Amino acid sequence: MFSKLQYISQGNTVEQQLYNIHQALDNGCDWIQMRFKNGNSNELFTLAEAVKILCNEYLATFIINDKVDLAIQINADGVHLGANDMKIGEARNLLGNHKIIGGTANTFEDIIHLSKEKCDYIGLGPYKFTTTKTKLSPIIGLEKYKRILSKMQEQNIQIPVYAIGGIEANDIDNLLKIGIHGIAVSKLLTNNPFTKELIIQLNEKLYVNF
Ligand SMILES: Cc1ncc(COP(=O)(O)OP(=O)(O)O)c(N)n1
Ligand SMILES: Cc1ncsc1CCOP(=O)(O)O
Ligand SMILES: [Mg+2]
Repeated sequence: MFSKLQYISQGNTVEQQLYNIHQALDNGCDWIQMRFKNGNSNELFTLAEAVKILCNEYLATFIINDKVDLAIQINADGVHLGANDMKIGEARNLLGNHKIIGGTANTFEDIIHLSKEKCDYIGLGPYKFTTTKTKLSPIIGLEKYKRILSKMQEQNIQIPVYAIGGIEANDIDNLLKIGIHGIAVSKLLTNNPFTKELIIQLNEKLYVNF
């Protein structure tokens, strides 16, 4: 079973990225998505090498946003791919069946497409407004999440869905009630003075029935 809490890294430099990722790992997060949008290829490689070592030390899952070639080079655990990234089928041919490939959905039609592409999990968002991602798709909100998850159940689509986009601790109970598997967060776990306590609180909420 995939971890229910995924930290999506942020930071404008390799040093900021590495600090934020290390903080998340050291305070109990066990799934890192390295997302470094303004890094050049050298910076991305340098960061990915260091994060791979850290994730090995912390026994954490390590996926890379967008960059399939880098994930192969570093032997990361997988990638996350959106509509403007490499097609999931092509990434699967390159990565093989034992690597994680996550896909992005904003509508139920996206979910149908991703289920045909056989991705391993779905990031459904944005749940709420967020400034972390600049080109945001339409905000989905709880009621539309409910409709989408209900349609997935009707059509027996069983891919784990992660809520993403402005997620906070007090969103978790409602999201779990409608069938969300977990959450993917960025701002919530970045530069937070109480990261350890917060991750404990998030995991207590996320794993409430385990
Ligand atoms: C878990 C998760 N869900 C969605 C996204 C968004 O991916 P994408 O649409 O490719 O946008 P960018 O993150 O590349 O700007 C994600 N990264 N992770
Ligand atoms: C990558 C991504 N895709 C949709 S929202 C988002 C950013 C989520 O970050 P935050 O948890 O800070 O809103
Ligand atoms: Mg992307």
